[in-house]
Formats: sequence, C-alpha cells, structure tokens
Amino acid sequence: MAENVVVPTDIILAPNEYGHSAFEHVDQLDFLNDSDGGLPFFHRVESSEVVYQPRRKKAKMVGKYLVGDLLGEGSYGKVKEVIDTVTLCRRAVKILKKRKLRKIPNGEQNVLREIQLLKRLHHKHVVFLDDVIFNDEKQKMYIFMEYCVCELQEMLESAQDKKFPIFQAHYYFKQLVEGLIFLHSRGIVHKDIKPGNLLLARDETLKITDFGVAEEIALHAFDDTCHTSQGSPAFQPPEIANGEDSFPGFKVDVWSSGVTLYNMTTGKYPYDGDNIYKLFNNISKGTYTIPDSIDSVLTNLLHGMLAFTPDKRMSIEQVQLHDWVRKRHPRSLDYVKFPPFKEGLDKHHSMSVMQYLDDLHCPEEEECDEYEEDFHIQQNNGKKPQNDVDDTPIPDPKHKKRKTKSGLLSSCKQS
Ligand SMILES: Nc1ncnc2c1ncn2[C@@H]1O[C@H](COP(=O)(O)OP(=O)(O)OP(=O)(O)O)[C@@H](O)[C@H]1O
Repeated sequence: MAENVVVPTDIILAPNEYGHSAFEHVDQLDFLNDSDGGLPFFHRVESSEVVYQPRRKKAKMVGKYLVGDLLGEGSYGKVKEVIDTVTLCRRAVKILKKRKLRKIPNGEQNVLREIQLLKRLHHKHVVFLDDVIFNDEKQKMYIFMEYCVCELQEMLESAQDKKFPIFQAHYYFKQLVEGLIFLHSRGIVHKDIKPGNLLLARDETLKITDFGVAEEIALHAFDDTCHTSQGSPAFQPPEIANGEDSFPGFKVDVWSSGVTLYNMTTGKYPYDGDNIYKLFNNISKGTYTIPDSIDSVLTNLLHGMLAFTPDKRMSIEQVQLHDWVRKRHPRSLDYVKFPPFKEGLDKHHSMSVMQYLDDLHCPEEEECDEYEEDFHIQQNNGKKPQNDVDDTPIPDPKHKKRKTKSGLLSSCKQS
C-alpha cells in the first residue's frame, strides 16, 4: 500500500483566479492504482509548491490593430480595446457578426448607415471613426473608433441619487449642444440622444455616438420632416408617442436632449410608465413636473426644450443662447468621477493591450529556442549548424528578441 498522502484542498477544489484549475499548470497529479487495483491516490504536494501562472494572453491582430480586452457589449456586438500599431493611438473596435445583424430588425442597414455617416462627420463632440475592416471569410465587421472611458449613463448610475451636480451636468450639456449644432448644420438628425449614447473621452470631452437610427435630411429637402423613429422610448417626444406620420426631425433631438438634461440634473425622467404603452400614453398627455430643487433658470430651459408641440419647442440654437447654458456654474465638491473599470478592479482604466504586446514581443522560452535555431540557420546560409563545431556566437537575448519581432508579428493570429 502506498504512503498516505495529503492533498492540499486548494489544489483539488479551487479553480484559480484565472478560471482554470491548478492542474493545468502543475503536473503533480499522478493517479496510481494500488496493488489491489483499488482507488487511485495522489502524490504529496505542498501548497507552497503550487505555482499559479496566469494563462498567457494570445495576441490577435486585425489589420494594423492589436486587440486588447473586452470593453463592453451592446445588442449589436462586442466592443474591445485596441491599439493602432502604426500611430500607437488607443482605439475601441466594435465587432459585428453578420449572422447576428441579420437577426436584428434593420440591423445591417443601421450599421451601414452609421458607418456612412460617421465617415463624413469630423467634430470634437462626435465619436471619431478611424477605420472599418470587413472579413468576408469570418463574416465579421470591425468598426474602429476613438477610445472613450465610459458612457454618461454609467457615470450617472455610479452617482449618488443617479444625478450630477449642476456644474457637471452643465459641462456635459454644453458639449452636447455644440455637437448637435454641428450635426444639424450637416442635416443629420440623431434621433436617439440619451446618456447611454454619449461617451466621455479621458479628458471628459463628450462624444455623441450610436448613429444607427440617425437620418440624413436630403440636401435639397424643403425642411427637416422625418417619417420614422426607432429611438429609445423614454426619450421620445409627444409627436412620436402619438404615432404621427411626419414630424420635424431637429426638434426630436431637442426634446431628447431636454430629457437627458432633466435626467442628469434630477436623477429622474419627466415621463415614465411600467411599459411602453403607459409611457407613451403619459408622454402624449403632456403633463410633467420639475422638482423644486431645480432653479428657475434651468426650469425655464427645461420647459422650453420639453414644449409639447414642436413649433413651440426651442431650436438647438436657442438652447445654446439660453441664460442657463451661457452662465458659469460654480464647481462643487460632489463631483462624480469616472466609475472604475471591471467591477472596481481598475479605477485608472489602464490600457489592456500591454499583456498582448508582451505576447507579441516577448516570446515564451520554447519560442525563443525556435527563433534561436532559425537564427543559426540564417547565419549558416540555410544549413542547420552542428553544435560542437558551430562557433557562431549565441545572440544576445535583446538582439534575439528584436530579430524575432517581425516573425512574431506575422505569426500572430490574423483576422
Ligand atoms: N468608443 C468606445 N470606447 C470605449 N468603450 C466603448 C466605445 N463604444 C462603446 N463602448 C463600450 O462598449 C459597450 C457597448 O457599446 P455599444 O455601442 O455596442 O452598445 P450600447 O450602445 O451600449 O448598447 P446598444 O447598442 O444595445 O444600444 C458600451 O456600453 C461601452 O461601455
């Protein structure tokens, strides 16, 4: 009978922090049958001998972009962090599967419309589209955009009472108005303005995103009349809630910006309802209240933006000239900061591509050996050297890494 063994419980039970069992890394588990062919037993292993190693993240390139970690997921697909290996700019990529798009009503059409629009829109407050790559073989589409830290919605959710202090709401709202003035000047109706479609760059510049349901008014159109809307229900104006066939487009964006401002300053919505029918019913009645905590100047602006009929509603230019927008608002200490990334693990929103760069440029030991051998073959005019007669100096590791860089770049998984 073999010696009695103690198996550390952390080996047996606990998958490690990287989600796999220690046995994937440590080869000590040895099943042996005793002489009677009875139960298998284990070799003794001390907990201190167990080495947890994070699984090495495999680098993946899409064109010139090195792909990093997941940033988030929307109904259309995943968004990952990337780095442009030429400009070294930090970017985000939306990865869309054609199969999934076909299942979403107007999915493909919305995405293509968004790409067409964004390609032509260059403004400080509109998310910048860097590149689009199609992979026909994988039936995937990659949309590369400027990297942003978070959505305004995420910030609101992390804030006490789900609202911003007035000076902070003012700071973001002013930028939203500037972005909308630009869009409207280009004949674009966004149609889905809401905190979830407003991103913040690291320097807190606001970026309007998600042009999937936006509409471009025809160049020679008589006015901004629109006929369709697919925006988020809580942000829709009465003319849409009432199901009108046509409505002035730009005033839809004014209304939804008014709801956004209401939400940022009160933590609530002017209209709500348990379901879309009740919500639209409430919107179409046109009765809402503004909490007493809101001062009279802001109340005046909100009433102007949430006017029931589009012709009574302010235009975005009037909004920009309103006293509340032009006024300087004193900073207060209850400033809402960017919420930490990955459930509190990373409050600095650090770049996730570093580990993948590591995979690209610092090969694992066995890879090093392969490249070392390649190096010798190159030095010997294509012949494999005999170790005992070879007097080629072993390349210094730094040199070796530099030499292998291009090889690694091309060997890494391409999409
Ligand atoms: N440019 C970006 N930079 C950084 N993160 C981004 C960027 N764009 C999107 N994200 C992140 O990816 C997540 C998914 O974004 P996406 O636009 O696909 O969906 P969504 O707008 O949140 O939802 P839906 O498309 O369902 O309305 C967002 O919640 C956000 O956290």
